[in-house]
Formats: sequence, C-alpha cells, structure tokens
Amino acid sequence: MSRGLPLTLEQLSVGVLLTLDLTITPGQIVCLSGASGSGKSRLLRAVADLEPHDGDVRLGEQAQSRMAGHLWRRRVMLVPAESHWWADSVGEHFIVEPVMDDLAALGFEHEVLGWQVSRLSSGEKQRLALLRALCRGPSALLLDEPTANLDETSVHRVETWLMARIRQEGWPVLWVAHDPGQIARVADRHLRIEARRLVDRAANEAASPWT
Ligand SMILES: Nc1ncnc2c1ncn2[C@@H]1O[C@H](COP(=O)(O)OP(=O)(O)OP(=O)(O)O)[C@@H](O)[C@H]1O
Repeated sequence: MSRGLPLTLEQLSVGVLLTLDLTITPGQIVCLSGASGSGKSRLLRAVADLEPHDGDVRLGEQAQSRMAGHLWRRRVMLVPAESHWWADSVGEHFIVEPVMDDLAALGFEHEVLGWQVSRLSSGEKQRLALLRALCRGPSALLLDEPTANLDETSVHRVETWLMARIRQEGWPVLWVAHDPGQIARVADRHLRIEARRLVDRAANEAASPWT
C-alpha cells in the first residue's frame, strides 16, 4: 500500500462550515457524519471543486486551485448519493471495462454491461456507479452515502470490496455515513459535524443519526 497520495484540506470553508484543516493519508478512510442538512454533501462537493468555497485542497503537491475543475475531478472522484446516467446502456458509461472479479464482487455478471439503464433498480445503479468511478483510475475518493440504497447483505459486500480496493490502491477516502455500524466497520477515523465544526469521534462510538 501507501503508493497513493495524501488529500489535504487547507483552511477550507463552505456554506456554514467553519474553516477546516484535514489530512487524509493514502489508504485511509475518514468517515464523515452529521445531522441532516449539516453540510456533508456540500463539503464533498467543495473538495471536488463543484461548490464555491474558501481555502484550498491538495492531492499530494497538486493544488485544486491550480488545476482545471474537470481534470481535478478525474483524480479526486466524487461518487454522489444520486448517480447520473446519460446514455441508454450500462456499458456506454464505462470508459474502461470493469474486470470480472469486480463485477462478481458486486453481484453482477458480464452481461450487465448490455442492460438498459432504465431497468436498473436504485441499488443496482448505486453499485454500478461506484464501479464506474473506480474504473476511471482515480487518486482519491469522495463517497456520499455509497450504500444508502442497499440491503444488508449488499451493504456488507460493497463495504468489503471497497475497503479492499482502497487499501490496494492507496486512495485517501472521505466517506459520508449515517449508520454507526458501518462507521465502526470501515472508518480509520470518524469526524462528525457539530456546531459547524468537524469533531473527532471514536470510530466505534454510537451516535444518534438525529443529533
Ligand atoms: N448551493 C447552495 N446554496 C445555499 N445553500 C445550500 C446550497 N446547497 C445546499 N445548501 C444548504 O446547505 C445545507 C447543507 O446541505 P447538504 O446537502 O450538504 O446537507 P447534508 O449534511 O449532506 O444532509 P443530508 O444528510 O440530509 O444529505 C442545507 O441546509 C442545504 O439546504
């Protein structure tokens, strides 16, 4: 591992969130929790340079402010809670064809690439959007509730697959999660938005999703 680059938030502020400083090391999963509307998705969008913000983000030595947004997002890959699909078939959305091991790990056969997007369930869309993002060769991942639409078995399957790929590739990861069980399973560090700041919480600390 550790062939990846660190992702560093420097004096970042977006919306009501106060200035944030954070370094995510290669292969590290930082889970981000917080009440609904506390600013988790906006923070991820700012790190992806999709939302106006103050401060800067660095991937290794590369500053977001000195790179075109579309090039930055190829490296710092946001997987939003709601995936976007623009072509008719699943396969048309993959720049690089996924390997069988990854398809199988997510519960798909190769033929899924020929399926029409219109027939996909919300859980199938979510798993395929994750796979599509990882196939693009990112250097860092921003995951916004990546298992929100999945049943319990699929949640565990996706977590196992994601963690293995993250460790293998050395991606720094910011992962928005509501479920304390998931945070306990996947987080190397747990940050919670409280009173407009990021507060360190124990990864296995139970937290009400409403507070
Ligand atoms: N472009 C914008 N301009 C102003 N306010 C915005 C903008 N986008 C989002 N907001 C507001 O910022 C707040 C944080 O939104 P955000 O989507 O980040 O919440 P969240 O923590 O991800 O919530 P949830 O867990 O419900 O998804 C919300 O009150 C939202 O209405």
